[in-house]
Amino acid sequence: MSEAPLLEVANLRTTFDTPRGKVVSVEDVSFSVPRGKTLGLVGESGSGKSVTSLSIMRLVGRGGGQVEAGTITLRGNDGAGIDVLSLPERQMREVRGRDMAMVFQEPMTSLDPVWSIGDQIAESIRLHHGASKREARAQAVEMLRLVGIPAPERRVKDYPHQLSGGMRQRVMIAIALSCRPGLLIADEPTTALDVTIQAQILDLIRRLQAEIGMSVLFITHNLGVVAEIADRVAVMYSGQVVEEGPVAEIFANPRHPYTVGLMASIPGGDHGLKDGHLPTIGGAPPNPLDRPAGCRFAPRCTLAKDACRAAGPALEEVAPQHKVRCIRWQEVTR
Ligand SMILES: Nc1ncnc2c1ncn2[C@@H]1O[C@H](COP(=O)(O)OP(=O)(O)OP(=O)(O)O)[C@@H](O)[C@H]1O
Repeated sequence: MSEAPLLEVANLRTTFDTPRGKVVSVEDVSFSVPRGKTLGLVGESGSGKSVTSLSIMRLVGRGGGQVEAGTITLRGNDGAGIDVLSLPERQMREVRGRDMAMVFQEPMTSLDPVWSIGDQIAESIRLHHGASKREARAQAVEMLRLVGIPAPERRVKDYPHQLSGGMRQRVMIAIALSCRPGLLIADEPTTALDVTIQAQILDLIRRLQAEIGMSVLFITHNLGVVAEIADRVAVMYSGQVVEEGPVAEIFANPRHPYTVGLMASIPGGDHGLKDGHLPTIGGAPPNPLDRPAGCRFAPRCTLAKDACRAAGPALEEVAPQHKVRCIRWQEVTR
């Protein structure tokens, strides 16, 4: 029996009004995250990964953006479907933290420098559970223990600047998980960390996922990380999902030329992409204010022909649960 996914995003369109015109950052984006599983959202810098995750959290408005179309359905902790985009803001504030929570790339900018880390975790617990100060403090120590911070009874009094980058990211994860959300959105949570610490944070997320049973939306430049951590993958290019499916299937049978290019960039380097850009395919993604009429990848694609430039391809199912936005997918091989 197939269970409803924990998160379902369908035909999402998010735009920003800028002095130079309307930027369509995310267009017709669809994917789902199964319960207890991880979806890796991967793509070059500017492909729309962060805007997608901020749309799910209903936080794009703060940056001047708006979700113009689509649906986002989240299964709450009680199993009921939450229509995220139509929720009043007051209820949305409860959903954030309780049902879904986000960890950002740079923990230092998200942590408050003048509060101890214990107070910051406790505050999040109190906000959502109405726990007493004492209970919240005790739970904060437990959360620090859970995310592998040594001597948590002592560290709970530390301020963010007293911790290393890796430890701060653990604190961010502790805050995000303090209310046991069903969905954790992790936006490049390891990019700013050195390789050893990156591996530890990935291990931590995996372990917590197994313990808590949460679903994870993991955003990264790095397809190598996706291979390690994700069950499903959605590849984004220029604001669209160009390929989506189970990780094993997509690694064995990539059907979009861009995915093949991403894969070619994995070996050797620890990041795959240099500065978030793809070294193995010439050129750069189109300017979002001036995209090509047909397939957005056509200008960089060795397989492109006239039909590719004439009309933008639809996302089509090419194998069970495997979707591709390319009219020449049958000719694509690794
Ligand atoms: N506040 C904003 N105003 C205008 N345009 C924006 C804004 N935020 C994002 N965009 C545009 O939306 C597009 C997608 O950006 P987004 O940050 O989602 O990419 P990304 O894939 O997450 O990149 P990175 O990996 O560098 O974080 C980009 O073209 C970006 O310029």
